[in-house]
Amino acid sequence: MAGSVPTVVFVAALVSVGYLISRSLTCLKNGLPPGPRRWPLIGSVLEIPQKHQWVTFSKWSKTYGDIVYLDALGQPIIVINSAKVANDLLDRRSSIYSDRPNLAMANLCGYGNTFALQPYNDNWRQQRKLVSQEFGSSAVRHYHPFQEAEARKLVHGLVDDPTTLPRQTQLRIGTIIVRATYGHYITDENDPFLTVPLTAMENFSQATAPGVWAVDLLPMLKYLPTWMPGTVFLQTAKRWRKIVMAATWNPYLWSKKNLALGTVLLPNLCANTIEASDGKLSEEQEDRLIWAASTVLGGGLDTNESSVLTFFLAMMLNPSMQAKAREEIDRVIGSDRLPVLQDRPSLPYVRSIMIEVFRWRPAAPLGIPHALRQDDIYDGMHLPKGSLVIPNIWHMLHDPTVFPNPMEFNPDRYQGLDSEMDKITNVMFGFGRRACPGKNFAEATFFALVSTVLATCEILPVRDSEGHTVVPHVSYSSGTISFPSPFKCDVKCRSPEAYDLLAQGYSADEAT
Ligand code: HEM
Repeated sequence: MAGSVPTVVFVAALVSVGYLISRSLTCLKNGLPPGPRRWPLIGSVLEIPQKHQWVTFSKWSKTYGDIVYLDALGQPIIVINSAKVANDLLDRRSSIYSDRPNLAMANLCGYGNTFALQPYNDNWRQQRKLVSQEFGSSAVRHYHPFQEAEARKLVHGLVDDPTTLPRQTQLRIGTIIVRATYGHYITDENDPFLTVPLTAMENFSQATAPGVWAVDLLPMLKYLPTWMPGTVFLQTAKRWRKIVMAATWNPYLWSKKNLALGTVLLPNLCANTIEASDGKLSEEQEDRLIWAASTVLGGGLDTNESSVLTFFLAMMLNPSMQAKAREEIDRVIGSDRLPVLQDRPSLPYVRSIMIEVFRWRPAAPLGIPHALRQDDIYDGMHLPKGSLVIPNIWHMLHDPTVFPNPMEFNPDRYQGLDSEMDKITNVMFGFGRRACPGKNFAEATFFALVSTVLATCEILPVRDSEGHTVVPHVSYSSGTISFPSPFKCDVKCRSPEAYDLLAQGYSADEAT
């Protein structure tokens, strides 16, 4: 036994070097897409930035074009910098581009069980079916009154205290998605139904960030003993795994128990699935439901929250656009009632603002990586089997040849046309068979909030002690989900009548 640990390390090192050499030799094949310089063994790993990769990938499009090839210690990576190429490959050839890469760090943390990271197999197909059924365009209509009521509560609360913007946004977005998934109504921002999944999502964003974890590039590192220097990631993974398990199991067990007691809010994803099986889910089916539900919760939290915060930021910086949206709402809806989701078709400017938020600062700038199942040829280039395929959504939405002055927030660029707006949602919710199944639900939550704010409030910059307006510096976090850096804004209600409408607008719908 005494010699076993050094032996393991030696064998791991030997196998790693062999693995690197074989992967490097594979990459010497002709016909690979262009990309930054690759060195023997390490490939282009030194060129891959640790943060805000989408910006560097976007710059590379000028030098290398729409498809950039990277080699990270032998792991082939294809970055797609064009919506057309993404459609050609991820949509049209989805039978071979719908796998997920084996993200070693995410797997160590337990995220590999979530259906967003499941390989393209039958388990994934069953989970996807469950979620698509529950969150399809007609099924989600049932949740509209609830989404409207929560949007009104959020705005009401912000008028009372605008400094609570991040906390209240988290609370309301969380309340909506937890209600639809498990039938539980959150009344308190310290509710573990909210706090535990939020922590799990914060960790997910880090655990899945491309190029950050050495173990993703050299999966054998996971076998290293934890006493070895450089293995802090193993302890991190152990800690994060406990959180993933708690975020997944506790809400489900609560939901199942309370469904039997008749104390859950209906409908919800778990109840509908359990009831559809007459309460006779097999162990395998139940396991699928548990992980599908926790993925839905995770998928619907940070993404929507990031978009809501970006909306407040964009509105504060663009008062004339707020005025134009108010004018549209006053003209179409009047001031006697608040907008509802059914008003969407008649409010093209409000819709354009919402879509421009999605384009200007996409919540998931690199989406979730796909994986290529077999060798492919595109435009004369060889795309190797096993490649990690990263759609650079941020670049696709900031390509100056498609969106002139892309950094400018400009809802008029769509001229109120759905056909133009669809170009954004077709990209920002991802591609092919892995495209976001929560799109309809997410858009409804976001429209409810955006239209309610614009109908009732003015978003203003705060003032310093000398009365000067404080304009925040716009910057965003790195990671799979990108958030605006903390900023302050003021939320002023337009009139006492608007304030009353907000308060009346949710009392009748409380927790339904
Ligand atoms: C603004 C809000 C949202 C954005 C920007 C967003 C974006 C995305 C993106 C880019 C992907 C990866 C697609 C791909 O692999 O090509 C994805 C996947 C996913 N999203 Fe969303 N999403 C949002 C809201 C939601 C909501 C509300 C839910 C749940 C109701 C949800 C559930 C999921 C799930 C389960 C997946 C994994 C799908 C799979 O792997 O098959 N998302 N989302």
